[in-house]
Amino acid sequence: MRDIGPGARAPDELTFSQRMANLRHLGRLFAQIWRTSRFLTLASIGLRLVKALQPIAMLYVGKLIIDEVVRLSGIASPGEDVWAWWESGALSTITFYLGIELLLVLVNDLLTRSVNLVDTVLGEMHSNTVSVELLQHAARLDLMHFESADYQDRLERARRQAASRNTVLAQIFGQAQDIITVATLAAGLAVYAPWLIVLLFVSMFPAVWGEQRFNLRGYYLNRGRTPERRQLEYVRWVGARPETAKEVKLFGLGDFLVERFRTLATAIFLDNRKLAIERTVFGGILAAVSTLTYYGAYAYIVWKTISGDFSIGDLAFLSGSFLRLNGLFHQIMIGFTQVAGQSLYLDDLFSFFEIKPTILDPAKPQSFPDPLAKGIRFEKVGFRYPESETWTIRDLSFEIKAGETVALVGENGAGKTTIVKLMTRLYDPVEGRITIDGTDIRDIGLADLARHMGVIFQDFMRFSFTAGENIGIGDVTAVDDEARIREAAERSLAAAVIEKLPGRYTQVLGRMFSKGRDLSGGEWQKIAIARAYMRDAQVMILDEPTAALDAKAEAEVFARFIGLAQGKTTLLISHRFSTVRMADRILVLDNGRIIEDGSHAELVARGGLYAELFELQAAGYR
Ligand SMILES: Nc1ncnc2c1ncn2[C@@H]1O[C@H](COP(=O)(O)OP(=O)(O)OP(=O)(O)O)[C@@H](O)[C@H]1O
Repeated sequence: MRDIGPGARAPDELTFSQRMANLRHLGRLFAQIWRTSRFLTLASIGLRLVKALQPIAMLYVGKLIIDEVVRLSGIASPGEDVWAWWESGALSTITFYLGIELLLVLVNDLLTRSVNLVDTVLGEMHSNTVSVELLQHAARLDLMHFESADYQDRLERARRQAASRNTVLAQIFGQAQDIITVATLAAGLAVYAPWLIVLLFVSMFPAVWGEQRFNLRGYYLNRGRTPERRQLEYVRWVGARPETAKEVKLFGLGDFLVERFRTLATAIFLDNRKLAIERTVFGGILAAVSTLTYYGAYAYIVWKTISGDFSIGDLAFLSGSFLRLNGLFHQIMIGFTQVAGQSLYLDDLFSFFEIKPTILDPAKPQSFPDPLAKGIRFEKVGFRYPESETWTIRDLSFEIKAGETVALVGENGAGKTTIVKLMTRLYDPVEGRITIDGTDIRDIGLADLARHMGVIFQDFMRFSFTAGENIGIGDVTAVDDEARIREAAERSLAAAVIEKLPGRYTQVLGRMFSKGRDLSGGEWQKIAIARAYMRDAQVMILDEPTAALDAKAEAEVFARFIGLAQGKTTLLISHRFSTVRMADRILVLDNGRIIEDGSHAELVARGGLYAELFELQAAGYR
């Protein structure tokens, strides 16, 4: 077997016990379906139970009919036409049998349709349940998980399974139904020729073995290709999004993207095609073995009928039973390997649920100090990203006093945003601690911490929701509170932007949906600032809050911000010195350490890195 990509184990490496262990997922799946709807689960099982008995009943009534026809063709004719036969009462038995058969056919049709209906409804409900549980679980995970490609792959695999695994249980129920049918047919067959059943069973093994091998290979092929599949999705996304269209067109990236898509898609296609061809060839050969067996047995039954041991009705019953058994045995064996194969996919789904968040609420959460008395301290904090070997920050100590506005400056990649992630517990420090009024932030409840911190990230989200919702979600409990939303919008100057929109606060923003209106970078930023104002947070953290604002808007937003920040503790990150200089105190970050600390005037006078950077920017304006 060829290399199927990183992270994929070859099928042979999976031990028998691991495969069996995967079957435990079936129990979890059943529990999930049971949670979805008890009534429909029971209905599906009950209907199938009744349906399982139908084949033997049909075959037996068929045998009775044939034997009766043979008997009737041997008696003296009571008259010329059908009425004479009817009058004589000779047809009463055959009519009765025909009536039963008709009833069986009608009931079977009704059962088939009902089972389909129940399974479809249950399957869809289950798919929704899984999707909801997946979303709920994803929401509990750490930022770390979302920033890791490996977890993204796992999420992607789980997502794919959530949409498609709902047929597994129907398949298992179908298996149970088939087994009951087989048992009844086999019992009938055993009366006539028990060794035929053994023969059938043995003839199935090659086909079952082949099927199970191909299922495993298919699974690993799929799994190993997850990164490529995600890349494929990404290229598809890049090629067809309004966000990307400008650069795709102007850089002439169309052919480049098409080529990349084609290369990825072809690699996946070639693997799949190879597997499909091998599966078809081997499957065909192995199935021919079972067919040969069937015809051998059929010839035997025919001979026994000719030699007078079996009646014509017996022949019909036995050949029918044998044919059904042959098909069903095959179906059950293949079904088992398929269910085992499906349980591999279930592993993708359930193993996602096993990923546990690491940023947790403390056992005994302390409340966020309200009002803040002393401030926030970083004490010898060291941090490196999970998949990184180098420390992003190390031995970092500084303080933001309560009520103070502190600006953090530093070159790209100095670690400014990382500090924000640590303050808000999106990550925990590897060394040292961060305290709020002396309490380690890990001892404060997560929701409480979040409630007291208003954060606007550099890459804040532009939600394709309404303008009102874009602001309101700053405090989801107040997403419908128009007065508060308007007030926050006034404060951030977003109100003037919204007034110009046709739908005002109910205007859908972004280009994702029809009638959506896109905003300029600066306008979006005002909306994001309003979102932060929705929280009556004690600590405001603004990562590049004015980067996209024009000079006039920046001055205006800032004047308001300083006014509103009275009594609040603020951390401000900016590359614009016109913004930075308004802060009470400025911290200069270099290589993960604070190298200068003081007011604008002090730092300029000191003539260090700050003075140098300030001079560089100021020179640009002269
Ligand atoms: N999720 C991550 N995993 C690994 N490394 C990361 C991750 N996020 C950031 N880094 C790295 O950490 C360092 C600090 O990044 P950070 O975003 O904190 O810088 P910054 O000072 O905010 O930069 P900028 O001024 O460009 O916004 C960078 O070298 C960056 O490559």
